[in-house]
Amino acid sequence: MGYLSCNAESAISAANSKTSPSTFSKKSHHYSEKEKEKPNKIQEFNYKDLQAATNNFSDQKLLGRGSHGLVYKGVLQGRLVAIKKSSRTAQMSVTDSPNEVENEIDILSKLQGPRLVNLVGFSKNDSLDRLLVVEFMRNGTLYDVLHSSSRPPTWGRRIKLALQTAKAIDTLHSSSPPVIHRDIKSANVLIDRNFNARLGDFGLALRCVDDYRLRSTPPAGTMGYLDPCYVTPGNLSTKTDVFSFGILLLEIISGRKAIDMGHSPPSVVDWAIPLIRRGKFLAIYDPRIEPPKYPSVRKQLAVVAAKCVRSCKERRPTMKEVVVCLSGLSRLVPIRPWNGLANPCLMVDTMGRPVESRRVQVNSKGKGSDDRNLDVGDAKLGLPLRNSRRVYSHLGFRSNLLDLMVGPDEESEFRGENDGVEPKLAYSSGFQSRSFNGRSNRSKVLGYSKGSVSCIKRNDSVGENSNSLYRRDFKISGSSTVSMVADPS
Ligand SMILES: Nc1ncnc2c1ncn2[C@@H]1O[C@H](COP(=O)(O)OP(=O)(O)OP(=O)(O)O)[C@@H](O)[C@H]1O
Repeated sequence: MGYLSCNAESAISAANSKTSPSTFSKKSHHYSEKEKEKPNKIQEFNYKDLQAATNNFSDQKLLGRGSHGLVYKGVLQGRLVAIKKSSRTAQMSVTDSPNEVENEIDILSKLQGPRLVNLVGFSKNDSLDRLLVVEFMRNGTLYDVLHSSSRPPTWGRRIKLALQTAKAIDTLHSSSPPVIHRDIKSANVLIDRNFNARLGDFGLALRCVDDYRLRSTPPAGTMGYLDPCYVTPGNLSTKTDVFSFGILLLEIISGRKAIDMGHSPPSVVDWAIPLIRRGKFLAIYDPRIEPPKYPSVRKQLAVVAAKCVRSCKERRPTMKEVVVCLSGLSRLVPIRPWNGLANPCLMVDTMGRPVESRRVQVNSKGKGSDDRNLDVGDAKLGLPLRNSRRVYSHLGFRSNLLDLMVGPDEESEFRGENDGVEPKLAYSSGFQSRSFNGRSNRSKVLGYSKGSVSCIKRNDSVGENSNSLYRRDFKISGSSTVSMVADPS
């Protein structure tokens, strides 16, 4: 058929097809037009500044390698960024279609969203390199979280990541004109510092506006995720992304890769769908962790994935419908606190010395609405944790104090001073959390910084299901600077 040439490891782009007449300089014109409309300005960087930010694109700064270029970590104007660099081959002339990086710049310059890896800027120079600067995602990819992490994420976390990814795709499909990503896969879902999913890699994305380009761009995507209906350019639709999302959801449910030659059948969809059809929902759930508690959750999650990968694309749900379904499931399966955070924010050894630490700045002194209020910087710890009791006493903390995370082997006895309730062990695995007060679960000491203990208090209205303190409404009492203590896994 000539169009489908996929490689199991990476996406195949349509870079060599004679598709778009636009050149880089033409697109630059769009940026300046767009910049006038947008509050979030896309910057054009000097190539030399990007060279300096990455130590001249040194291997030490290399974050990863995609099929069409390298990704580096850098600091630009005090901000951590990821810099994507692709090299045009000398044979390509300026009339060739844009490569993936150019396409990504083109798409992202007109699209921004909280669930996307947003464009910060770009650089073009006279040489063959094209550079894209995007937000830095410090916690790797969903692929890593599912397949390389020593501690697989909980169901609450998985459903939330699936929901956030679905929202990201819905953002694209709902934009005007709609954008089709064409390469939805776990390796393209990046995890930000607050462990939220963000959709990235728009190298293959197409805007449904340019009929000529849409009609003439050959199918592309990643083997294992690619919609079997998408065999000619004319078959492309938003339902192409829905199919790939269905594969990603099966991957999240089962912990199996989209294609795994170690299994029979190797394709996750060929294995899972017959089981779902026979109502054997439990069989597809990741054996590394307990399945979701409620049978209705197990069934609904499996069924929504099965609907997304229906062979008849008209019968697949829209991403909006998927978002509604996953939102409902997400409310039923809350996230447990501390679980799944890839980066420990504060660890202390048995002597109370910080092992690795970051300080979390909470910008709001009153009510914080979500994790965007948190800004992670380097910690300068003032006191070893074993002295916290003194600090605690000094601040005269109160009855609704719940947990204090203490390092492994920390023997200090922290008790609620007001009621003498025995501390309860809330979390294990190296870190222990001790309860001060069994009756009131509304606030948590997250740590200390420069000699002060800070306390984040749950908003009373949030209720029982709000386990994730820094993702939900909270009130802050005490200092507005806190050290966040997280599970070390
Ligand atoms: N914004 C980012 N922040 C942090 N790391 C990133 C970022 N973007 C990409 N990376 C890292 O670089 C790697 C390569 O990314 P890239 O998007 O170029 O390719 P890919 O999606 O992994 O592969 P392909 O291009 O073949 O689909 C990613 O796997 C990830 O580890």
